[in-house]
Amino acid sequence: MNPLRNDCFALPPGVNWTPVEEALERLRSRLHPVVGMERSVPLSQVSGRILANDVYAPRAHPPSSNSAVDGYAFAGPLTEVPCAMPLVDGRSAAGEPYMEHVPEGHVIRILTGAVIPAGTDTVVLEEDCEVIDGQLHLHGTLKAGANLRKTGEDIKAQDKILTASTRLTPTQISVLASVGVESVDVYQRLRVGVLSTGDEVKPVGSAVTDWQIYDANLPMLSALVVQLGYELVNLGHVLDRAEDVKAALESGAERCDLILTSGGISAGDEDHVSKTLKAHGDISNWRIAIKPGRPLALAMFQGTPVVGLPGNPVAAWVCALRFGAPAMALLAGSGWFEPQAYSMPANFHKNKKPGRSEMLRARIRDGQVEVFGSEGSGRVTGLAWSEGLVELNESAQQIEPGTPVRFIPYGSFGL
Ligand SMILES: Nc1nc2c(c(=O)[nH]1)N[C@H]1C(S)=C(S)[C@@H](COP(=O)(O)OP(=O)(O)OC[C@H]3O[C@@H](n4cnc5c(N)ncnc54)[C@H](O)[C@@H]3O)O[C@H]1N2
Ligand code: MOO
Repeated sequence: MNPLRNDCFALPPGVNWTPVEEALERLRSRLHPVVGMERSVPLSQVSGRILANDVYAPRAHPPSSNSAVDGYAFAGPLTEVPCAMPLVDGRSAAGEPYMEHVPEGHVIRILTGAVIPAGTDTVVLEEDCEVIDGQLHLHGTLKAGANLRKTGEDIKAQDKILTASTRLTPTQISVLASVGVESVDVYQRLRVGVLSTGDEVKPVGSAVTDWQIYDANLPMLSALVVQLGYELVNLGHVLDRAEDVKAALESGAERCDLILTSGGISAGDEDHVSKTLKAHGDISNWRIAIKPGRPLALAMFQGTPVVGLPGNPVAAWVCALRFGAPAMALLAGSGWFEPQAYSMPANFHKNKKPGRSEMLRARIRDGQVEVFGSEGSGRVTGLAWSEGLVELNESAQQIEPGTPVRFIPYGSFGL
């Protein structure tokens, strides 16, 4: 794999505010997959992994024509009713096919999933007929091929069933298994480091005083990384000391393909993440025209990209999803994505400043988008309450109930 360029996030001179779309486009165009391949990984271990190659079906699905119902098979169509047909001795059950030819004008007992015997091509549902003295009595007409699942109607042998870069879901694993694929080549898991910073921040479980807060971001970002299917590298928490931040980033750069940091990236006296990245890496402190998350740092540190997230938990979450998730997907081999948004009517009022995007914590109720009561960037309850984000673009200003807004469910980010 090619290494990433050190100046890959640099902004052109003189550029200050970066619109969201431009920031996303810059990320998309400067990053590329950095992971190697793991060959022949068994299906039991591929959930959430990313396919490295296209997969072709070694056999058809279904492999032979079979019945979709419990009933009786005969040669269709059936156009003249009522009628009666003699029942042959024997039956076709799933896993126990009837190997002989069914004579013309005869019917045979067949069960769901059983191979359709030679001489038949149509199945009548058992509820729609009755057997009296060895004769099957039918009252309704049937088209030829009724209640039949034809060979290869779902997948033909050699069909391409999945494409490279697909992140494997349980349902896709079922498709692989259905045609007998035992193992696939996947990309190695992207190793994502998570580092939390701040003198006031204490890991959950430690003793705290009133001027200290528990670390909400490290557990949140760690859970995000795991849920997105990446390998979590816990870089822990460091104080706002340049040498500690540097040591943690060095350790991360050795072990990770990307590092997410929390806090210390705006321009304050104690913003040691941005200072360290400036002193030892190649940073572009992007002032993105977005609320929350205005300060977002993108940097290369010893060859490893660093996404410096703001400390406020809401801003950290929004930026991790809007910028981090597509960037990680690209590095991991599943490709850049633009999250699927749905246009839905708002059920809220909002006056918004033009010139910046805003992301509001949101959810859908009764076909309308509601937003959390407070936009405070430290309000973690709004994160737990929300099921997605509303993205208001730069030009949006006045939102009234009924105004269509872009709702992005968390599922659209891969969660
Ligand atoms: N003069 C300016 N001040 C600030 C600006 C600005 O543009 N000019 N931007 C504000 C915005 S917007 C944000 S967001 C923050 C981002 O600052 P930092 O990334 O440097 O974050 P910190 O100052 O370290 O922390 C901000 C806030 O979040 C709390 N925090 C930090 N880490 C955690 C954690 N792991 N768990 C929970 N809460 C955390 C921290 O205590 C602060 O309250 O800067 C504004 N200021
Ligand atoms: O990113 Mo800050 O949280 O906009 O308030």
